[in-house]
Amino acid sequence: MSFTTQEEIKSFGGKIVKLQHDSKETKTKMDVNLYLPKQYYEKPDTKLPVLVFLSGLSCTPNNCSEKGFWQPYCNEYGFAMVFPDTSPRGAGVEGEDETYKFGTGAGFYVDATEEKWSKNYRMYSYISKELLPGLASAYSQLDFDNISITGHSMGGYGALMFYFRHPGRFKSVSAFAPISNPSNGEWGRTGFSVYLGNDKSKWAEYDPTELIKKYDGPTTPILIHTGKADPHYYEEHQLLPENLLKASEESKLKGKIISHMEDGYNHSFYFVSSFTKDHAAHHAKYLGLTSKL
Ligand SMILES: N[C@@H](CCC(=O)N[C@@H](CS)C(=O)NCC(=O)O)C(=O)O
Repeated sequence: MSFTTQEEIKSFGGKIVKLQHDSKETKTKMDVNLYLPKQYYEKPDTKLPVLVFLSGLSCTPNNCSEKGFWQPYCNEYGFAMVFPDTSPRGAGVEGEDETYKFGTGAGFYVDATEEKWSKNYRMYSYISKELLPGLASAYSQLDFDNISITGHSMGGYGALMFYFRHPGRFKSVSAFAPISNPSNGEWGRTGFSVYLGNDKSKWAEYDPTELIKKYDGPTTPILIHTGKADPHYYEEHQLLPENLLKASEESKLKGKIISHMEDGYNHSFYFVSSFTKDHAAHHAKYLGLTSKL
């Protein structure tokens, strides 16, 4: 797979690298951002671990690159970051630009089985089978065997879902305001029914609250933050972290979910970036890194 560099922007001593490539999974061009920390340039012989950040509804790779404030922590610990896009863009599927809830910016990290969407909306295979292996070949200085995953909202769901479906592939997972039980909230039900149809057994293959019950991998603690003043949490009940916690009690991960419910925080990147430091420290620990500051 070949990547074209669209832009390189120096930031906190490292660089945000904006890449584009042709995807065989989505059959469109895809954008992805990387953050290469200062160690990438200063120590070319050292392999660097990687943290993947999956974004939420309506986001491009730029939202978190600009507003997540990860760069200082990538430099503090010495890990690179990957910010994938949230869907194909310009696939030409009828209705894909109708709403922020499905289509462009809202791929839900699934491989669609509904015919209309199934040719392009293949974000599950795109991320796991195309993007990460492609970046691993293109950036030999990055260690894609020492990788962790996090995300926000739809991306928090995505991070948990990839982690539970691939036991051991990621060293750790964390999430900010994850859609923890998509089958039971309006955002998740809308996305899942559009892409997967109405067969709930297909939804269960992606729903973290279902997947955790069968999970049989490492028992690394999982860090979750949710804002109590997030209307998508307390008013719309889109996030349902309690359902995931309850399911975890009957699972191999009993007692392993560290869930912080934070007073006064909403759903935005003002909330996410307030806890970036904690999530960076969490992943650094399981990626075998310690603070260099
Ligand atoms: N009101 C939002 C709903 C979607 C939303 O809240 N998106 C969150 C993730 S679920 C987000 O990160 N938006 C982009 C941003 O804040 O930069 C919209 O219409 O875009």
